[in-house]
Amino acid sequence: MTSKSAVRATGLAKHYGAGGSRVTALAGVDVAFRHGELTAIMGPSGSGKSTLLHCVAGLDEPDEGQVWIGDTELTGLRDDALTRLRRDRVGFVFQAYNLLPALTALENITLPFDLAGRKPDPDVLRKVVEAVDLQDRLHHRPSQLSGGQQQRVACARALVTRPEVVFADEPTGALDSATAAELLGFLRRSVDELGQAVVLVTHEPSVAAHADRVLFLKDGRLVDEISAPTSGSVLERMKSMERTASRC
Ligand SMILES: Nc1ncnc2c1ncn2[C@@H]1O[C@H](COP(=O)(O)OP(=O)(O)OP(=O)(O)O)[C@@H](O)[C@H]1O
Repeated sequence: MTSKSAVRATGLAKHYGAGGSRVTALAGVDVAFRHGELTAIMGPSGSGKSTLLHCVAGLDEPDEGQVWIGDTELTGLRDDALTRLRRDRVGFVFQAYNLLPALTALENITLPFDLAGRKPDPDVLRKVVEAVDLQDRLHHRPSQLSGGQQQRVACARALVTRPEVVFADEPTGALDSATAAELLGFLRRSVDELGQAVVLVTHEPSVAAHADRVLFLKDGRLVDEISAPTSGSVLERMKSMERTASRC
């Protein structure tokens, strides 16, 4: 593992609405995600997990604070530069696989290159396709694939550009536990073997247990962190957060 940050953010704050209906989604978050590290973000519903992910990924703009992807500061980038940065240097995997139904698996995987008017490196493409075990499904359309296979296509698409970081929002939410474990094993290998930075949001202790560290958000703040988590240690920490909340 190296200590270079793939992504760094300081003082992130984000509010929604105004007046009496104003909601603070992030209340001053400092965070860094490193290459060769899988980070899980957990916290109660409404604690700001998705907002944090969207702000550090350049999908949403914080009201305050700064974000860097590698050496590039996101805040203040013009729209076209931000679009290019998201396409070339960030990978996304969402719970809904977000594949284009009219394209084959292979066309979905290589979409970021087509959008950029470039060709994928055939070696990288082959390795990614093999790693997600999709060799014999490449010419199928999403409707002809199982949920797990569709999510593997989404992962391959996120990784094929060799992005600085892959962000995954509840990537296993729609998968059964065996398929989820396979997908997590794949993300884990991309971290260990390719030095990929992966950041995933999850509610599941068993998913967070695949991470190198787990960050806990509450009321828009980072309140706790565990290294080398297990399902048991994550569950215990979640329970103790609930106990603290019920005493307040
Ligand atoms: N577009 C929006 N407009 C208004 N309020 C929003 C919007 N997006 C999020 N919020 C509010 O901001 C807070 C944080 O939401 P966020 O989705 O980041 O939480 P979360 O931890 O990801 O929740 P969950 O686990 O339920 O997905 C919540 O109170 C939510 O209602």
